[in-house]
Amino acid sequence: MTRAELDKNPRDVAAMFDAIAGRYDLLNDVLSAGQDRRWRRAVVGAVDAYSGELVLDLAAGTGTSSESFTAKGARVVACDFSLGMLQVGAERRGGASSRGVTVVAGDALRLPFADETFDAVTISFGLRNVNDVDQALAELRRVTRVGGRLVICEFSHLPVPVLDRLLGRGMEVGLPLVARGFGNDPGAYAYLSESIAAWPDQPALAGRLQAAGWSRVAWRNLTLGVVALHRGYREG
Ligand SMILES: C[S@@+](CC[C@H](N)C(=O)[O-])C[C@H]1O[C@@H](n2cnc3c(N)ncnc32)[C@H](O)[C@@H]1O
Repeated sequence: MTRAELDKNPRDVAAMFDAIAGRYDLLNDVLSAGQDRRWRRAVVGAVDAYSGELVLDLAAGTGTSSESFTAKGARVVACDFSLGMLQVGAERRGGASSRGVTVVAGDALRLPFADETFDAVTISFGLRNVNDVDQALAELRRVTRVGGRLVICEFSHLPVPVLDRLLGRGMEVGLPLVARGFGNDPGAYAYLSESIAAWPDQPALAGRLQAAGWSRVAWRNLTLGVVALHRGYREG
């Protein structure tokens, strides 16, 4: 069984995603009952990338979202440290630099890009998996141009604590079972529910963005708070 623990050791996290890369997107659709597509559309709308812009999709995985950011002519760098995830995505798109998306292997804690490279930076379901969230937020800010924007899409918490705990319990039991049914590693999906339960709620994450130097921080809930989109700007 290949799974990460809540210490989020980078080797374990990368190995876990390498192991599930082939079925990652299929299982997302199944486990979220198709909601993931709605969440991804909301991210594309929030990033709102247009022609001439350069977007960083960090922890891009197979790059399922990355290509959508190119719809109005932006170019996208899809960066991740799981070579397995990047490879599955590159094969689907027909190459490591294809359809406006260029794949770059890199660690969120030490991004392989110069200061102020990107007009917009975004990370979907990735920030929860890094072992130093504040460092990742600082790195994202460093590579964003002044005036540029950040959009984070991440699992979050329902505003009613008792419902949030019920949902958490349901995921704890249900996710590994469904994953096993689809021939995938249940350990990776046990990690998913544990890491969501331990993840900060919406106001706490907003505070972390502000502490990392992001301005005009705001968030909005999707699917009642199962997922939240956080936004911030680099002003200085
Ligand atoms: C749940 S997947 C999300 C993939 C994609 N963004 C999506 O929305 O489907 C999380 C991704 O974060 C990547 N990741 C975790 N920690 C990372 C780090 N420190 N640097 C780069 N990528 C990281 C993993 O390799 C994995 O591909």
